[in-house]
Amino acid sequence: MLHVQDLHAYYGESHILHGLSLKVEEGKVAAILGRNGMGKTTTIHSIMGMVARREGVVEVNGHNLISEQSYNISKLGVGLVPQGRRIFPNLTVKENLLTTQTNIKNGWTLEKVFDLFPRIKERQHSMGGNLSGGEQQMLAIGRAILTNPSLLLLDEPSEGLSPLMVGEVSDIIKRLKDEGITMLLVEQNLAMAKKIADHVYILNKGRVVFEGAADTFDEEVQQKHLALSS
Ligand SMILES: Nc1ncnc2c1ncn2[C@@H]1O[C@H](COP(=O)(O)OP(=O)(O)OP(=O)(O)O)[C@@H](O)[C@H]1O
Repeated sequence: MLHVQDLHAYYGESHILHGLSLKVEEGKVAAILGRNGMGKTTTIHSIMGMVARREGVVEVNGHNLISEQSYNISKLGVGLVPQGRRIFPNLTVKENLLTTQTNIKNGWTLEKVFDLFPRIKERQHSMGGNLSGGEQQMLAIGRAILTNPSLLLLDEPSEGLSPLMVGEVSDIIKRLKDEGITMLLVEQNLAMAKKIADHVYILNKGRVVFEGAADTFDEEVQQKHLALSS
């Protein structure tokens, strides 16, 4: 479904991703883990066409998107829940959602998003900026799924949330999986990633240094690749 092969990405002269390869099977969830600054967000942004200089293969549903603009990538079925949510603070919740709603037959609708997030329905007339962090995360996810993605990229959805809200967001991601949405998730919350993901990738300085089924991601792997001193 998603097939990334030998991906390189650059910011100006800085070479950030060094031949990264990963894949996510249809209907599965893969997680990208790694310490700060290792290239997780750059990977997501490269898939989404948001990094100006990128090389390699980014194939989604058989289309190579490496040279596509991000609005086309979105049209081809890739949705993004960005780091920091990026809610419009001065639009209402409903207006935030309407910025991305598309009219696809049998696709996601406002009503369906409200069914998934009753809390967002209750707050539909509130300003986006007045929502709690957890509500903003739900809104960001709702806004992304209204583009009817077959692949959803989520960049640290648990960031800054209480343990209770992390649990709620995890449940939502599981429900989206049940709806058949394939997902690539960047996470710092290892417990959450392990619970949700089928497959795990660990990045170090723009390279994949570990990949395996989520149940092979154990204490030893964690110590080896994610401990601060490594
Ligand atoms: N717009 C940019 N211009 C120049 N360098 C950048 C830019 N964005 C990120 N970088 C650099 O690229 C490297 C990878 O950053 P990236 O944000 O992809 O890491 P990350 O693993 O997502 O980190 P974090 O967990 O802190 O979000 C870092 O060295 C960072 O400083």
